[in-house]
Amino acid sequence: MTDFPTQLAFDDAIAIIREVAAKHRVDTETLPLSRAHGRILAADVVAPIALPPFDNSAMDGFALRHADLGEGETALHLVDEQFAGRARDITVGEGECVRITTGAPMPTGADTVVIKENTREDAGRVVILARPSAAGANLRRAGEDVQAGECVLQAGQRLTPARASLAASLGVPSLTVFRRPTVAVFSSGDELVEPGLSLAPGEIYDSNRELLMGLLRAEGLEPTAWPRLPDDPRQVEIALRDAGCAFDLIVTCGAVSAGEKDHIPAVLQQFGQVHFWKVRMKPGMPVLFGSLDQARVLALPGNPVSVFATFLGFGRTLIDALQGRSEARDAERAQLVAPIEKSHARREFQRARVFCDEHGVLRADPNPAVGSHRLRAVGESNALIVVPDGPQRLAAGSVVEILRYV
Ligand SMILES: Nc1nc2c(c(=O)[nH]1)N[C@H]1C(S)=C(S)[C@@H](COP(=O)(O)OP(=O)(O)OC[C@H]3O[C@@H](n4cnc5c(N)ncnc54)[C@H](O)[C@@H]3O)O[C@H]1N2
Ligand code: MOO
Repeated sequence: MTDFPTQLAFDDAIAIIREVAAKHRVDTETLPLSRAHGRILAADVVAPIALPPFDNSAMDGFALRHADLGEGETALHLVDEQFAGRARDITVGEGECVRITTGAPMPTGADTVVIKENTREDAGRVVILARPSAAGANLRRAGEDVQAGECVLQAGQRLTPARASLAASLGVPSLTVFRRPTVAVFSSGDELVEPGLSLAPGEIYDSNRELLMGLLRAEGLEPTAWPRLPDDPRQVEIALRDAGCAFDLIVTCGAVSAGEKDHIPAVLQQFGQVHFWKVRMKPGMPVLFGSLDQARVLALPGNPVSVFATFLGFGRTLIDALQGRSEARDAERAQLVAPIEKSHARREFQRARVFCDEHGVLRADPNPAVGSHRLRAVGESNALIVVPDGPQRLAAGSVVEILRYV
């Protein structure tokens, strides 16, 4: 008997991850805007000013009163100039115009800008060659984008460059965001050798470490790679417990299945907590989620493609939930180029190359490689197709969920 869920459905595992992570959300900090990129907002941002802050010109030209323009050409007196910068105290009266540049505040009295190309200058007068159809042409109104007091960014959203620039345009100098979870990465197994060293018979190079470090960095984290774990229960225990008191998240790979050398589940059961172990998915079935001291632990199976599927499937959700990201990532779907069939009940993750065809349709071409050790097919692909739970017969053209990776 176990006191944790096992052989559970993928969606149930996701629900547990969200629930546990919500109780262990990282704390918040206030950072200058320039250092907050990619972070998750911990507080709403309310506009302290309107955008644009004042009526201004959208083009280089002349500010004037639309009512002064006739059907054909109209000559106006050029009385002043207003460039982008501090607003001058200028009024445009009847029959007058003011030289203006893009972004410059509109002078009082003017309601229209005529672009420079539609004018001719002639000894202190400006001849307007074509009348804009209505007043308000080439004008950007105060507050047409954002009204002061409006909530423009919400807690739980990720600060993208576009959102950071919106905050900057409102004059917001710093933001309250969630701290980045700290992450320790372990690969495990006596067979693993650092690339660059020579292999003895039976040994292989450690590829999962690079995979995990890259995937975590792509999430904006700064993972710490710990020395590889040998297949020794005491050493596994010491290293994991050490990391457990210093990191928010531990990601391991290998030593989580049923073998004699798979010590990670025992360490978590004895010294921490197992939230679930073994999920009805393929690959990645032996995946374990637990807690150890102050850290959440995502123990991924050792097969490289299983690392991939479990990280994309669970790792991203866990990282999002730990740092308070409530805005869902965009779900992506594509049409299958070739049919997919499976008879087993587990959710399956298949490597695929996703591309946009000449009709603008996103399509997923499944990679025929079978086996969760075949990393080359991951490199040839750019997404995992999510084949739903239960036996499936998906014809070419069926729409499937995809998880894209960089
Ligand atoms: N009797 C059973 N055997 C296995 C089961 C099972 O349920 N019962 N599950 C299979 C599945 S599915 C997987 S996935 C693997 C997962 O096993 P572990 O997580 O314990 O991983 P290891 O045994 O340590 O390694 C599996 C495989 O991956 C290679 N590996 C491990 N780490 C790395 C690394 N850092 N870089 C490259 N390759 C790595 C390792 O050499 C093994 O070949 O268990 C099945 N067996
Ligand atoms: O499910 Mo394991 O993850 O096939 O290799």
